[in-house]
Amino acid sequence: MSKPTIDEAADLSLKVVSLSHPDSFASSMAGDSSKHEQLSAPVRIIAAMHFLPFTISVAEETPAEPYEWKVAGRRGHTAMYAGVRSLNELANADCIQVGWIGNYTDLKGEEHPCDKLSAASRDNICKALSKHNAVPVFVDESTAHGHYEGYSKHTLWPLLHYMSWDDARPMNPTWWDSYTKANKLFAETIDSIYQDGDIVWIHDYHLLLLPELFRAARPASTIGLFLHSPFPSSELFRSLPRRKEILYGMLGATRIGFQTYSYARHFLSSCTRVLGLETTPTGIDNKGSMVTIGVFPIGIDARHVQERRALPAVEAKMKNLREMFANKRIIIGRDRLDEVAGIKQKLEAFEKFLGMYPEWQNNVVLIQVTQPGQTQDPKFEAKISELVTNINSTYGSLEFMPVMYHHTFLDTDEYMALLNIADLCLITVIRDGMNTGSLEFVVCQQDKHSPLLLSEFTGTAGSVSGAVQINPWDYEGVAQAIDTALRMGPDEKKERYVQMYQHVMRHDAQHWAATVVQDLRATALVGQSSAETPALDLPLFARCFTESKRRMIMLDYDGTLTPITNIPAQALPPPEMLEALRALCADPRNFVCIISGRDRAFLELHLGDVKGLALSGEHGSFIRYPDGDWINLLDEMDMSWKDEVLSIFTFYTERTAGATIEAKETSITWHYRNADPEYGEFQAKECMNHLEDAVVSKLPVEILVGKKCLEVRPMSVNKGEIVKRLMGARPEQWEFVVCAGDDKTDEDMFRALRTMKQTIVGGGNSSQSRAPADAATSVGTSADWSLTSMRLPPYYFTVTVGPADKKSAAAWHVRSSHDVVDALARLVDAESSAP
Ligand SMILES: O=P(O)(O)OC[C@H]1O[C@H](O[C@H]2O[C@H](CO)[C@@H](O)[C@H](O)[C@H]2O)[C@H](O)[C@@H](O)[C@@H]1O
Repeated sequence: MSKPTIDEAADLSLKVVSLSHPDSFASSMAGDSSKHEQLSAPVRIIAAMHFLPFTISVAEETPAEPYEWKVAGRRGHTAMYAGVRSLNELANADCIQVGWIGNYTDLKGEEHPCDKLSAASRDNICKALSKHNAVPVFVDESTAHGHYEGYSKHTLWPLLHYMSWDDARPMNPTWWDSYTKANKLFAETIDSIYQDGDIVWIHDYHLLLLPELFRAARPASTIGLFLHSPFPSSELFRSLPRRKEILYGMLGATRIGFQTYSYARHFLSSCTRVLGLETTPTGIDNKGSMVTIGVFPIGIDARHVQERRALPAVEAKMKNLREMFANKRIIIGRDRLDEVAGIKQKLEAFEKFLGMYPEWQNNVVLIQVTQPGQTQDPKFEAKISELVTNINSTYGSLEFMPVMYHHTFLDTDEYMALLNIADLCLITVIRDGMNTGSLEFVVCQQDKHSPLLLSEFTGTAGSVSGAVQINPWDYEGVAQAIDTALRMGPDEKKERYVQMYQHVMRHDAQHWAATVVQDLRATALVGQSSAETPALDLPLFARCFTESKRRMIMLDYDGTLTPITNIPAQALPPPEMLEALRALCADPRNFVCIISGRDRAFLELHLGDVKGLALSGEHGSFIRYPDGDWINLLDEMDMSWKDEVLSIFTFYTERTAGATIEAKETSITWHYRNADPEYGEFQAKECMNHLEDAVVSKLPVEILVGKKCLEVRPMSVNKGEIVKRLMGARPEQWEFVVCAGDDKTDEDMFRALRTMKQTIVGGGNSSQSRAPADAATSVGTSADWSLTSMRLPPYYFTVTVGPADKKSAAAWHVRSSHDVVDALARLVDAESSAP
């Protein structure tokens, strides 16, 4: 039988439903799968996860090194492992799993780190794992400990689950180094197997630096990051000492997936508040690169649970349990022994329930199974035992204990049996990325349709609407809900159950993995179709410069020649920038002009003494040629609109703490960089609407959306007009033209130059270009244009400051204002060393 495609994967779950249920739900679900695109081309996925889903132990036939290895499945993370594994069952998909292999087990059954193994034994590990499509990351013992038990489990995990660090959960600063090192080892391992076109899919909070690290190695790669855990509110997240590093680490991804939209929203808000980045409901503008977010709730391996629950061994256990709890209603709970699992809240609520409804005493048993938690806290464990003892001593007797508490790894058959026979499943977790236990309960309840009481603080709560939602902190509310659920009639039970069952079977782990990969694939295709702006080719830039005799150099100021600062007055020219400008202006073959939004007073003050430098202020309202006076290009313009704009800006300034007004001669700027990031953004939108209604619709002015600012200035001027003026009536006289900018207003300059170059080289029609090579390339994309600029003079270098995927009409890009200054210095050097 051939492998199903990724799209068909969703349909498999339908078949399971229809096979197992005579009153099939399949027809009601059939519509969904059609919306998935076919994966027509083969795709290779590299799935990076902290632990590989395998363990290794020494094979009996090699008692001494070099060892051969036996590979077995690892416990835990069943949903993720099942989803990732299922990708290899799909047509057109090949999935390589990359992760830490952990300790190995020797022939005596003892565990050891892999550090001291010989190279040959390690090679054999790689060979053994390659049969399972897996590649190990070798992390030394100390790094592995600091990374996993340290930073991942004791710093990140509590924070992501809304817990603060305290004596029971201390933070150790050395863990950060291990976390960074382990993430780097992952990046190196993935890099060693990466091929162009691969999709890298990174899992969970152990690897949050990996997207950025891998992006640095492979800038054009498609990287997905999926966070299995919750993401807390930005108010809490910002308490993390390494918050910026973690957020930027994550933003190396092309797309970030979350379990629920509320986790995604918290992440967006953290990017705004902690990093000051602009966000939309679907993504983050990471300095010009869009990182998108998506919501992909994980499912369980429903088919596997389906098979397990029906095994004869499970039936035998069910019989025993029924006998043991004859005439009792059974409430089941299985959780990790962590504070966030809400076991304390569950016991408190159960105690309340027995007190509020005495008729249930002796008739209801809570079977609570716990497994070791992420962070062990003996005080908390003692507290739970004490609560159990209290309830049992208050409401129990020699013959019957209302709480059966088992702190142990439960045998799967026993667990399945419990889920099959339970009359109620009670989940009171305080925070949980998803909660897969509740989904397993649903699969097991095909005969009884028992209700599920589910904490609203689980990721699952948003999707299984058939569950009864509870607030675990409201003990009385939970007690009432238990009573109502135990009395629920068969019709309501079935109605609720059908919804839950449909959801769980349809949205299983396989469906989740296929959906994410499909989505990443679509993202990659979009990325490929939008041309990137090439990085400025410095040798070419310098060569074209030295070859030319008449050169025009036009430069924006803020964000281009100097980095953005919080306070506009503090954005001063760096000394090396002034040095480069002076050197360029000293050469009579160069004409250099700063074209800025700043007013003439600012430009005069900071750049006025650079001999030979031309200045243009307020987005083209003023110009001062070298040794000349300022010319006001808006002399005749009626400026009465300024009063109204000023009063609107004042209105918003008074209501937005941190906002300021910069009143210039022909324009006014409203700055909100120092306001609360989200509120500032919100107020800017409000202010813009207000301006549009009150001023812009009536008067010849326009609003410019700048970097954390709104500017209003007359429509008749813009930086593009200044470029045209400087280039003059014979623009072809300029053999070398460079124009650099970072802002939206600088795009007017790039567009003006693009049109000019088109006119010069192609007589207005690029197909009549004077160079044969040019004829082959249109000026449609940045990449095309950069190529046409380099073959023959005139050489036009339009340069945007930002990442390669920034939307810009410029032909080249550099990453920062430092790079612009370096590029100018390079011209100076090239000139001085030219023959
Ligand atoms: O055309 P430019 O030279 O790029 O000037 C555009 C505006 O830049 C200034 O504001 C921006 O830079 C500030 C300093 O880094 C920063 O604090 C602010 O948030 C940015 O919007 C300037 O204050 C404006 O007058 C210019 O129009």
